Amino acid sequence: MAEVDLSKKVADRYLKREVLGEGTYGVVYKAIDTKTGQTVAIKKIRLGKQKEGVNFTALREIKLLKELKSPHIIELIDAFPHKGNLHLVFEFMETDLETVIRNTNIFLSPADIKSYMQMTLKGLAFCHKKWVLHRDMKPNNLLIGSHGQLKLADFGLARIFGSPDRRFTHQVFARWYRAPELLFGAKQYGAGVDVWAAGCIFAELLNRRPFLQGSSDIDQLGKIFAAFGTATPSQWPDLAYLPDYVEYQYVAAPPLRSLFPSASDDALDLLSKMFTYDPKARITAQQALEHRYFSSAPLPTEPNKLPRPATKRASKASDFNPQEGPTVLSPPRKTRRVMPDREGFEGNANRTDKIEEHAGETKNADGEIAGRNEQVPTSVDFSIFAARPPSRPTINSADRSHLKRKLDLEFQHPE
Ligand SMILES: Nc1ncnc2c1ncn2[C@@H]1O[C@H](COP(=O)(O)OP(=O)(O)OP(=O)(O)O)[C@@H](O)[C@H]1O
Repeated sequence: MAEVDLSKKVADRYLKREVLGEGTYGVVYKAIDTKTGQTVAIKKIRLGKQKEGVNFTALREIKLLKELKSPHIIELIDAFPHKGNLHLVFEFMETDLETVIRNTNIFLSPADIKSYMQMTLKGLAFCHKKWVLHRDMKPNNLLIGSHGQLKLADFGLARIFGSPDRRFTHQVFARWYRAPELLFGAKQYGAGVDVWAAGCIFAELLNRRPFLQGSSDIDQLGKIFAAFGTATPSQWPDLAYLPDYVEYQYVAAPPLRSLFPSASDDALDLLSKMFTYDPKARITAQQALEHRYFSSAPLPTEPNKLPRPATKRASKASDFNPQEGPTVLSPPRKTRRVMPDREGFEGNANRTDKIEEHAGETKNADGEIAGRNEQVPTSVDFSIFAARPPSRPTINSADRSHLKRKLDLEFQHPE
């Protein structure tokens, strides 16, 4: 009972305003922190079947996220359970990069693009240094504050709350930013997945539309290979050992310049390094920041001079009127594009179906995909906290050493 009272007390601290939207994990509300007068965004996470509440591992990791403080990471101000939901309180942000990119009234100069990329990579480099991966980088997770500062949102949530049920979420769009090692089913991966996604965001800033819009994981790989040429074992030695590897028909890469006509030579060079197939050879976020693209003219635009949409989410602390009661609006059901993704993010089920569906585009090396998948243990726990061992090891040591030998895909610890 005391616990209920406590959570109510914490919840009462925040004066709920309108719904900002609904994402993978639940509804996001605008709210006012009555203690500080600060406008915040509260993400209400459905705990689903976990009636007993958030498990210990999740709580420990939420605590770690609270300590993840950087000018380019959305601050997790508070976290509390209430009425069977977990509430995560974040600093409020005015808009996001997806809104900026889609707004045709906004002209983005090369210096503006450089500025957005620099802030993105700074946020990434900071988290990677702390062994935390994002795993779900996309333009709508890059929030922009009232002074133009860009901050990465949703860091670590994929790890804590698991990969969402992708059959019924808008997460399908996240595929466009997924690194090839993930698409080939790698269960152990490193910071390179975020760098690949950042490369896709860079490409999207340059061309003002999502770069590689695959309609399935197989199609996504097809799009990647069409852009950069089919990956070969000489470029990526671990390729053929990935759990879901299938051989693709060889296509040569078109000149990168033809894909990004407006990009400078430096931008193209950095892009090609972010899109390196072998995750071990891919540039790190820190190295990318040190690339000459960022030091050559034009220099990145000052954040407060960056163009932003005219219509903003109201964000004034003056919204706070202590006389008013909380405005509780029932969350609008966001119309979602439901695209069944039968294999989801983690599973291999129906992989063979998919390959058959796309038989025209792909070539199965030996027709034994299911058999090949069985050879490689697929139940290795993910770990965004790369320095620490998986919390619940689910394979035995023989399997693990076999996997290590075959994949040799240890986390790439950034320097
Ligand atoms: N800190 C914040 N400040 C202001 N608005 C926010 C904040 N965090 C999220 N929002 C807004 O709330 C809505 C839902 O966000 P959420 O992050 O849950 O999902 P999403 O980014 O739309 O999708 P996904 O869950 O697939 O990443 C979005 O419109 C988002 O811009």
